[in-house]
This record gives sequence, structure tokens and C-alpha cells, in this order.
Amino acid sequence: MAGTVPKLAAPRPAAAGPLPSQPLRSAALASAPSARRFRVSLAARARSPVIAMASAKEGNGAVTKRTTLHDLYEQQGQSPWYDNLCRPVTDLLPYIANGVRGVTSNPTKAISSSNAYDGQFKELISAGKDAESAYWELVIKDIQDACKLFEPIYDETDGADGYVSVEVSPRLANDTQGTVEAAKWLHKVVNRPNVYIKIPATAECVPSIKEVIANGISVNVTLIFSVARYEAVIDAYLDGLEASGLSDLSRVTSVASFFVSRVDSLIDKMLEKIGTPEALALRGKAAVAQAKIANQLYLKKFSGPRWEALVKKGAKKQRLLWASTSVKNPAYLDTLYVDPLIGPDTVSTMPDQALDAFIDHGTVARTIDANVSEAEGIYSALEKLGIDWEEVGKQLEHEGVSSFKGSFDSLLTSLEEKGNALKTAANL
Ligand SMILES: O=C[C@H](O)COP(=O)(O)O
Repeated sequence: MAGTVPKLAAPRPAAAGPLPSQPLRSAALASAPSARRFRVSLAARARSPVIAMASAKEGNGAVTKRTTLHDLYEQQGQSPWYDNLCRPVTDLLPYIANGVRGVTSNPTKAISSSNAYDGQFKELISAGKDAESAYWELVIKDIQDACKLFEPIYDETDGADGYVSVEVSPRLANDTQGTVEAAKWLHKVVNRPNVYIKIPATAECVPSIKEVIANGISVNVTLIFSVARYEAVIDAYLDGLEASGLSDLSRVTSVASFFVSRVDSLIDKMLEKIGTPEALALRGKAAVAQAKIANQLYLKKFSGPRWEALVKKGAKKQRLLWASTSVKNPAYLDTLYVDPLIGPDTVSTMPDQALDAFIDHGTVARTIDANVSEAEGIYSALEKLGIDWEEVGKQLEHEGVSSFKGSFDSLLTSLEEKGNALKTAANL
């Protein structure tokens, strides 16, 4: 892939709407409605104030309040997910009522930033569990509870949506067979039809994806940062479906989580180092451009005779899931990684910051296949400036894996210390 812009067939007509030529918030704010200014303060809060307001009005949030999230799904076929699962899991109810259709979890973050897990942790330690077994029991309970909440969506859509995603241990990110075994175990113990087992798209885990899919387990492939790796992920999914031997493939599904904002964070730094006017003008454009090119690859790979043969057995496309959708540069529009990536059969997982922004002032319009040639031009211009997309992908993957491993290790250390203190206090 390096050295050339991927030239891909575009079987769907491009919709109207430009790439964000002015992603900088300062520029956008000059003409933005005041609601957009209000957004800035929302990001700091733990849970969506927009949704909390609806929830307070509706009691337990079970009454549906129409939001742009409903429009996103009903008008454009994009499924909005919530990128934050923590206790109490019933906090998800108002999110679901407001249009959220699935959830991605980060258990390490959830457990380390809440005391809602203390009671169950104490019981588990008292029952003789070690820290790591206790960790998995905490995680599994959250995932099972959340799966129950999303089951109606899973059923209504015949297994196409309404998923809850949980990752295998990040310590296995470079261990092919360890990841396969962990995924099988996690799938078995969660024991819910609408769970996605999350596997990283590292070189070592691409073969694990094939194997796990071949075992009939639905997978969220995470940490995808480059088009080249994305293609390997799609191939692993197709290979897995073909190898499964199942006559009905309709219940083996997958999402490919393509990370967005982190791409800009890294490439913006590189562009600032280059420092020419041409380089500086490309800041804030790389991530969306690459994502649009990834979508073209999706269209190409999920068509043609190979795919049609799988469709005859009920196979569902591996949907692209936009991850890392909150803006990291406060100068950028807060919907930068949501508005331009809307299209059918895709998922956008949003933390509160992005979710609030989109509910408040997002634009529901088909944008994913608009201005693809402009996206290719940006991709190519960045290459000419010396940006090596595969190297960018490798660096981001390395940073992502290290950071997930680091937080997992430090949580386990702290759970071990806490467990030992509980045992000492209880004379166990
Ligand atoms: O959706 C993906 C992950 O939650 C990471 O998001 P992040 O890049 O904002 O940390």
C-alpha cells in the first residue's frame, strides 16, 4: 500500500457534502451557533448531560426520547454505540432510550475509576479468588448485564446489531494461539448471543481472528490504524467464514474498529515538524481521508463472487466501526470524527464528549462516500510529504497495545494489593 493511493472501485454513488476543509474549531466557531460554544464545557463531565437530562425527565429513561441518534440509524443506517461501559450498567437505559444501539467497553478503565466494584470484589476475594480471576468475574458480570439490555435490539435486527464488546487480555496482543484460547473461553463464560469478543488487529492476532470466526464466535477487531492492515482483517473474516463449515453463517458477525482521532494526533505532529504551509494546511484531515478510503475498500471486498457465495449461506458483512471518535485537539470541531463518516452498515462508537456533541449539533447526512477523490488527494499529498501510512499504523498500534497492557498490568497490581489487604483484615 505504501507509495500509492489505493485506487478502489466506488460502487455506490457519492453523496453531496465536502470533506471538512476547515476542521479548526476557531474557524468554525466564527460562524457557529451559540449551541456549539456550549459544547466545550460538556466534555469534562463523566456522563452525558444531554442524556442525563432526558433520563431525569423520563424517570428510569425507559421512555424513548427522539434524538439525532435515532435519525442516524433510521435515515442513514449507521448504528450509534456508546464507548463507555461501567457500573451501574442500568445507566445504559437512558442511552438506549435515546438511540444508542450497542456498547464498547474498557473494563480496566471502568474498574480503576469506580468504587462500584468494591462489594463484589470483596466477596470474590473472601471466596478465595485471586485478583485476576476476580477481575474477570467483575468484567463478565458487567458484560452479561449489558448484553441483556441490548438483547431486544439484537433480536429485532436478527442479530445484526445490539452488541456488547469485551476484550481478551491485552497481555495476549502478540500471542496468536493464546488469543484464540482466551476468546473461546470468554465467549463461553459470557454465554450471550450478542457479545463481541474484542481482538486486536496486530500481525500476530490477524490469524487468531480467522480461527475465532471459524469457531462461530462473533468478533470486534480493534486497534486498526491503516488501510493495509484493514485489508488483512477483512481477509481474516472471509477466510474464517469459509473455514467455519457452518451451513448458516447468519449468527457469526464482526465489526472492524478503525481508529480515527489518534491518526490525526500523530500525523498533525509530523506535519508541524515539517512546518511548510502545505504541510500545516493538511492538519486535521488525515484521519477522515484515510477512513473514507477504508470504506471504499469495504465496498470492494464485500462484493463480487467470493462474497456472494458467503451471502448465500447467510453471511453478514463485517461492518466498519469508527472508534476513537472524540476530538483530541480542542481547536477542532467536536463532531469532526462523526459527521464526515456517516454511511450505511457502519457503526460509530462515541464516548460522552462525541455523543453529546452529535446529539447537540451533529448533522445527519450521508457523508462517508462523498468526496472520495478529495480524500485520495489528501492521502497522496501526505505521502508526498513523507508520511508513510504503514509506519504511522505500526507506531499507533504499538502505542495502543502498550497503553492497554500498561493499564491492565497496573490495575491487576492494584487489585492484588487490595485483595491482600482484604485477606489480612479478614485473617484469611
Ligand atoms: O474507541 C476507541 C477507544 O475507546 C479509544 O478511544 P481514544 O482514542 O479516544 O482513546
